[in-house]
Amino acid sequence: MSTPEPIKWKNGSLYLLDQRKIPFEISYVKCVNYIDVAEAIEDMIVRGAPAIGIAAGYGVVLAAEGGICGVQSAIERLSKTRPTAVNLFWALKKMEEATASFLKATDCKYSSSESVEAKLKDYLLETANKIHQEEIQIENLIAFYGQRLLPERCNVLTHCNAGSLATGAVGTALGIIKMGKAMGKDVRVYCDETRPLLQGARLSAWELWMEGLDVTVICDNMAAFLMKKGGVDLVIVGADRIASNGDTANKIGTYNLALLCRHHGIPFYVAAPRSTIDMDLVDGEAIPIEERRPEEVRSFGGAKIFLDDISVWNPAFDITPNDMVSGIITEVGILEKPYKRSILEAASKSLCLEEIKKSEESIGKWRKGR
Ligand SMILES: CSC[C@@H](O)[C@@H](O)C(=O)COP(=O)(O)O
Repeated sequence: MSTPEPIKWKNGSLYLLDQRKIPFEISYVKCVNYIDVAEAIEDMIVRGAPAIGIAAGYGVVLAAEGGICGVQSAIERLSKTRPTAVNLFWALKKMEEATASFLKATDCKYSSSESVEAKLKDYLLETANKIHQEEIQIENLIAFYGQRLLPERCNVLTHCNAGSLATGAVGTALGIIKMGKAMGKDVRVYCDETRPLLQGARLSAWELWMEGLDVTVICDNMAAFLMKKGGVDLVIVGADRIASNGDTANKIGTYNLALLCRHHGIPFYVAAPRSTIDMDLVDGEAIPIEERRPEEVRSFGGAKIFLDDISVWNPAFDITPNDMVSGIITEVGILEKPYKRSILEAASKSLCLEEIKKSEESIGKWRKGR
């Protein structure tokens, strides 16, 4: 069985897999305008750094019917949905640049004729499709390079969901694990349940189970004991934003795992595309951390667990300092310390055609084996 696609563009509308309902219901929400897309991002119908960026790109396409003003309003609204994942802003910048180059090429800045709007929509759709398609290639490469760090026989712990559901492709952290299995490695995966929204238990465990991996769910507070008992060889997580020095924002609880890894001498890896790296930030201190509604902590799987009168703190992400990260797996290879230098070098590298071919062959194997 394979994981359903989280993002589909069909007949001029965007369909988003409703990730709030997984694993008990597989249904899609139809978005016909950018406001629908913005609300879907805020409500976590679509989530995960790359997927948010891809969905936002299509959101801008939906706004093209309103001409340049429509596009501008969409970019403004979509950029206010979730603050931490930089892929959102990266994708919106691509859409803004595409709009500018369309205007330059057609020289029709102030025109609002229907035919211009239709052409703009086609042009923006091409850009959004390209963002989506490139993500597939990039993640195949991340999965491929990640094999160097994945032993033939290992127990991996992961947090939140950095899989197909979060990216629209094979996944970053989970892509490495899936490709490892396809290559015949004996991989066992532990998924932290990932409170408060349980992306690990609901999404990662389901995704890996659907794809035939040996997966076990643990509560977030069990990781230390599991490590103590020798049950974890390495940790691999995704990222929502990486500062130019390698400090990494990811789902709340990731920093706990990094601390536990340091104590137990376990490698802690981050897997992410370069679009997750924010070259404008010197360090993680400047990464904006989203704070979400208290109700998410007050309930568990929809059932209330404590009184409304008791206050709640609900940061959605935390920051792991760069010195705790054993390596950053990207589409241009594994970045090592000092990250300031390796990140800067990675920024100007091109994708290696030979490796693209090899990674696609391995992913093909994985697909056949499912
Ligand atoms: C490849 S996805 C990487 C991250 O986006 C993922 O680990 C994560 O933290 C997602 O958080 P979410 O709040 O579910 O959007």
